[in-house]
Amino acid sequence: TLSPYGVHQKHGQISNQRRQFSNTYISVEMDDATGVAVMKMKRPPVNSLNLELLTEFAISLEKLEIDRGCRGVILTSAIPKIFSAGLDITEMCGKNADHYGEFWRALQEMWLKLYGSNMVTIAAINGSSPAGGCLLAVSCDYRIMADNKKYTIGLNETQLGIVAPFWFKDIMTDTIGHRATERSLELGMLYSPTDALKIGLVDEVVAEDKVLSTASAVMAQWFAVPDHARQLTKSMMRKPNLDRLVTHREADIKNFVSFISRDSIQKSLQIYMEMLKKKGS
Ligand SMILES: CCCCC/C=C\C/C=C\CCC/C=C/C(=O)SCCNC(=O)CCNC(=O)[C@H](O)C(C)(C)COP(=O)(O)OP(=O)(O)OC[C@H]1O[C@@H](n2cnc3c(N)ncnc32)[C@H](O)[C@@H]1OP(=O)(O)O
Repeated sequence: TLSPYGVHQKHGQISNQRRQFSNTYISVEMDDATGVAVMKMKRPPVNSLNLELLTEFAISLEKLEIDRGCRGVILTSAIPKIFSAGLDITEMCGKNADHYGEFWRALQEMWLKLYGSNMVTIAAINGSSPAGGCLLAVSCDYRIMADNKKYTIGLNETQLGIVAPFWFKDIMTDTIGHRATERSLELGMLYSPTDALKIGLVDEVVAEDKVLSTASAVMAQWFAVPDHARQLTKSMMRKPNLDRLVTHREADIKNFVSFISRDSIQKSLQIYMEMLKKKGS
């Protein structure tokens, strides 16, 4: 079927208790018995967040939000070793201002839905999670990361010659505190799971094959609290950050477009992409 946004969706029933819907880059399995949906990103090779993935992400969350049977979402990746490589750099390179604006609006839209969700959101971080990948994780209520020292998480934007916007910075500050955020963002630091746990960037580090089962167990604990009380509390905690972006949304888009269109920034991104490609070959 075609959603109002023009995104193709496939629907399926696995059993009486499980429903599945799938787009090109997002698949969702909803368990009606538990009220938990598992939402997986599936955009090989590295789940980089392009315009289409961000749009599908927002639509999938919106569907779950209005589904009375769904109380919680576990966000994870279908790609081994990678949670998400963050924003798709090719969306920010060599395109025109209209495209940059559309892309940034889609990112804002996805974030407002994820960070502002009434559902319990748990990030099951089963691989590396730099920059925009870290934003996804930090926007959830709880983070569980796989214990593998090859995986990293953090807001490394400055390493690419770009800057984490204020709303990335705000939720990082709320998670790990001002001093740690200042150092972490200025240096563009990426943390191993153990170090991320030490600074409170993730809440738990567990064996790789226990990430999803731990997420389900944590979800059950959060479900033990009455939904209305938890939701009002979440909204009270998160409303200032949400309002700040909503109020400055157009200015934020303008700022992004003018920043990313600079020749010097385009050059930095190109060099970074070339470095990534060389590393891979
Ligand atoms: C006062 C002024 C204020 C101004 C502020 C205003 C606005 C703010 C402006 C900008 C804000 C932008 C915010 C940006 C957020 C981001 O998320 S940027 C993306 C950052 N991401 C990264 O740095 C991650 C880069 N990737 C990696 O480190 C690795 O790929 C990996 C994820 C660790 C996986 O490693 P590995 O498994 O070894 O895979 P490869 O490195 O070989 O990669 C496979 C292919 O994928 C391509 N690729 C990787 N990441 C990306 C990406 N993010 N986008 C696009 N493509 C990516 C990589 O090039 C390989 O391609 P080929 O197979 O070689 O073709």
